[in-house]
Amino acid sequence: MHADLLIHAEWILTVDADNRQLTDHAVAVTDGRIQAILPYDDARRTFQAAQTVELPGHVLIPGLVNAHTHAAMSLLRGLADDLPLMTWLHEHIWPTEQRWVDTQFVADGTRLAVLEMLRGGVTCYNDMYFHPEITAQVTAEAGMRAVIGMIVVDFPTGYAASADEYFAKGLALYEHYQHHPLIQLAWAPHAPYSVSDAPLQRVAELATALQVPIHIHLHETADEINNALRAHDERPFARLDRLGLINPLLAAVHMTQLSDAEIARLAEMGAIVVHCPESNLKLASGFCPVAKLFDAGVNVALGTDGAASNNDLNLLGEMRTAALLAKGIAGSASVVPAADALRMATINGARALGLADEIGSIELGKSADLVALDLRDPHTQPLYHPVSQLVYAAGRHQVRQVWIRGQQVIRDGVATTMRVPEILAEAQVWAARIGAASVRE
Ligand SMILES: CSC[C@H]1O[C@@H](n2cnc3c(O)ncnc32)[C@H](O)[C@@H]1O
Ligand SMILES: [Zn+2]
Repeated sequence: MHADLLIHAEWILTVDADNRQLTDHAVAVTDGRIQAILPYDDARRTFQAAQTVELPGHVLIPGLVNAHTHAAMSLLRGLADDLPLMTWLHEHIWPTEQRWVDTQFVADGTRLAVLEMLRGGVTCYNDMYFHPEITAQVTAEAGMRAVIGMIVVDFPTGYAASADEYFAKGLALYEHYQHHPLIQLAWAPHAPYSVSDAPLQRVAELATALQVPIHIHLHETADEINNALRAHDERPFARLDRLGLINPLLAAVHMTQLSDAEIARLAEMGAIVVHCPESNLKLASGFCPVAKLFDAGVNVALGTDGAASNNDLNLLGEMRTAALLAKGIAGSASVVPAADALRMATINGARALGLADEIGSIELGKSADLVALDLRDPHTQPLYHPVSQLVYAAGRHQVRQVWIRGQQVIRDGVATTMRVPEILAEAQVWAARIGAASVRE
């Protein structure tokens, strides 16, 4: 039989329903899809492959899914550190965005972020940012997969002047990418405190009509809840429930403040939580009760948030932080074991984005979004359990090969679809501009 590509890895972590771990197996890929997963000896007998990649000492995993980010904010990495959320947003990030964010900023920032994510084994990301048409274009050009947010906020920005314009631009983008193999769309109202009832209700209706996810910051800090209680005597979660947003399409980001009743309601309605542990730690936002959510049967995915609050887009690191933090919060070393952290960063993210039939695990018929890490480095030796090394010890430099839809986007650690020197030079130009202006002010 013919295969376009045969990948022979020492270990394969399938992240299928049984978390199967395979040794000395191969994955056959044709037309960008996984055609077979079989012992290598059988694969050699069965397939005539146009290309065979031998990966001794490597583990092959599904591409990582970054379920919450603001890609273009990579250009603001390190601009304002060590501040709580509202000071960080109101006094630093929003004024900077108001002054500098245009289509060129989004193009250059997104390229930098896409490059960083690909090199770290992230093959799909869920974005929320201004000028999403540029984010989509840059991502597709790099051969990366993304779910692009159709953003909605109450205030006018350089992207749109009114609620109607946010919706009109979002819908036009949805139409444009409706049949694209790499780009999907989601509604992305920023947060309950920045979007009023009428547009939130419209988001709920349009999400159901189009069957696209809803991506929103929710219950990020205790202040968010207290301010809402003071102003409207209603918790933001209850408000979203009243407006029809708590449903299986919802990917609620952060969720550090949750009552037992809210956890039960999330589970009942099949809504999804996106946990961003490093951003929550850095902004001292609070702690998402991940173990309780899992116990209740809620799907929890993993995101980095933007590089201005993390400060990297490293999902390998995020898996480790999520596993460690959950143990600390629950007071139990057995919660969120390594295999569950890997599920959060792959199949749970795919579910959050409505893409679980397409990506998130290495299974027959799924898209060949695959990542190979070389575990022969000293700090991942000796090796008892590949998943343990992957989650608790591996670093991004060990990501050596990355395929998306069967296209190799990282070969031997080097990006094949992006111009690295130009991307780095553009980032430096932006830093010089933004930095010089902030020194003058
Ligand atoms: C409407 S575009 C996205 C908007 O979100 C801002 N943002 C980035 N990180 C966070 C966060 O952790 N909580 C709330 N808002 C955040 C970003 O700066 C953009 O303005
Ligand atoms: Zn965010």
